[in-house]
Amino acid sequence: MAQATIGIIGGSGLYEMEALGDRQEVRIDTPFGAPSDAIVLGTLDGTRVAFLARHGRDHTLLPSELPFRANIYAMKQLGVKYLISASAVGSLKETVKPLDMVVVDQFIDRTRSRPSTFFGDGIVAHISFADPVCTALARILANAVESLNLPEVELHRGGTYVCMEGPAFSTRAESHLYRSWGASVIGMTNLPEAKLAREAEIAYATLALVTDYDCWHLEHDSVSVEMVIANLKANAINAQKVIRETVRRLSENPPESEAHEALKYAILTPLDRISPAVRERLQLLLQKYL
Ligand SMILES: CSC[C@H]1O[C@H](OP(=O)(O)O)[C@H](O)[C@@H]1O
Ligand SMILES: Nc1ncnc2[nH]cnc12
Repeated sequence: MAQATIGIIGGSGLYEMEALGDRQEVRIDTPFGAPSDAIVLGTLDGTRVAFLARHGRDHTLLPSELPFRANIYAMKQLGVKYLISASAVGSLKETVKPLDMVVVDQFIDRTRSRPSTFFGDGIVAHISFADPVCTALARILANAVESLNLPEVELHRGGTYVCMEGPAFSTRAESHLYRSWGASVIGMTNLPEAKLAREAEIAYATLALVTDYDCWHLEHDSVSVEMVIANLKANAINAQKVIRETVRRLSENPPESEAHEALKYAILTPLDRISPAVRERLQLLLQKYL
């Protein structure tokens, strides 16, 4: 199978990477089903990357319908070690304005019933998730943003992303509650992805692209798709520049990441007690430890 060390998951508004050369589309099957869409393998300034449109290229999948496990497993099958997520978010802070970028470092889970582990069915593992984002990758991402000096874009290093279920946006009371928790931004997708990436020992970081002030701000209209779309285009152009620069920096100096050893002490079930079916399903994740 074709390989790429760097993966990119594009969210709302980022359905492709225009600068990708030598493109090859691969439809991958995984033990967890098919990913959101074909994965596009291509070259960004000489580096092979794998790009996936999170909601499908025609935006046909709700956040709750996303095949998170298949998406991450497919990236693992392609050999991805660093995964950059680009995501549209609402702002929960006055200082975080539409078009700003937040390289988040924490998540709060407000999702319900989304499959967010590869384990179970006779194998128990508990990964450490206190620091859910790879610090080294996040630093490279933030440095890339800073180096580009994008007009009208302020960078926020760190911040908490509330991951809600959706698809409806929050009520005003919920929005105020999340603000009282000190969170910076809100979206519907990144937390299950970050957890599964950690279980798959893939370094993960999020570039959160602000589209709106959710519904708490007295001087701004409450979020609507119309409002989000108005900022998605500018965000998508900026995100592609940032990703390109991040990939350049990553390929020059791939960092060590604790994520790459996340399963070392996480598996509680004696390996010889794991059923052949589970071994086969999780072969890619377990092979280092078997
Ligand atoms: C289009 S507004 C709501 C939608 O946008 C974000 O998607 P993504 O994280 O994939 O960029 C948000 O999480 C919602 O899914
Ligand atoms: N206000 C918001 N709430 C949830 N997800 C979003 N994505 C973009 N803006 C959002």
